[in-house]
Amino acid sequence: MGINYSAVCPKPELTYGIPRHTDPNAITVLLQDTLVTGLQVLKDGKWVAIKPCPNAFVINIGDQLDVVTNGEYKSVWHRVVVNSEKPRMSIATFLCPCNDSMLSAPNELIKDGSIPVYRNFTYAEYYKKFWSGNLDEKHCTEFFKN
Ligand SMILES: O=C(O)CCC(=O)C(=O)O
Ligand SMILES: [Fe+2]
Repeated sequence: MGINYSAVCPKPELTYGIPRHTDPNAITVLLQDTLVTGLQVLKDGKWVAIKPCPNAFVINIGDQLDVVTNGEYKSVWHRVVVNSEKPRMSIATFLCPCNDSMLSAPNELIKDGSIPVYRNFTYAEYYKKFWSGNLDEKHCTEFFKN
């Protein structure tokens, strides 16, 4: 679980609460601050603000759901922007595979005659790669494609 806090920032255009990323885990359950919009997702090349919805969770598809669905469910780029008037808090719960789980798509999702989109790997290997470098331009799943 992670608790994210973005302080008030007088120059919000200069920084982010959380820079763009995809979640390395399988599924993220997010409890948003109901008073401040901050989460944005990249859709068709544009950043779209996700308005907080009271009494609801935001469910985010992470990289491992992308992998085990053979790329049918895409993990989404998202980021958190800061606000010049109000601080913002969110609580994220991450559903993660065990470190030594082997990630692969089931045969039923591999089209006849084609190879899986991703090679097999352990979550430990993926997680190490995720934190190993500057992944804000390239999607981490790209490194695991067949
Ligand atoms: O604060 C949010 O709405 C998103 C947090 C987030 O992306 C994360 O914790 O991975
Ligand atoms: Fe995230």
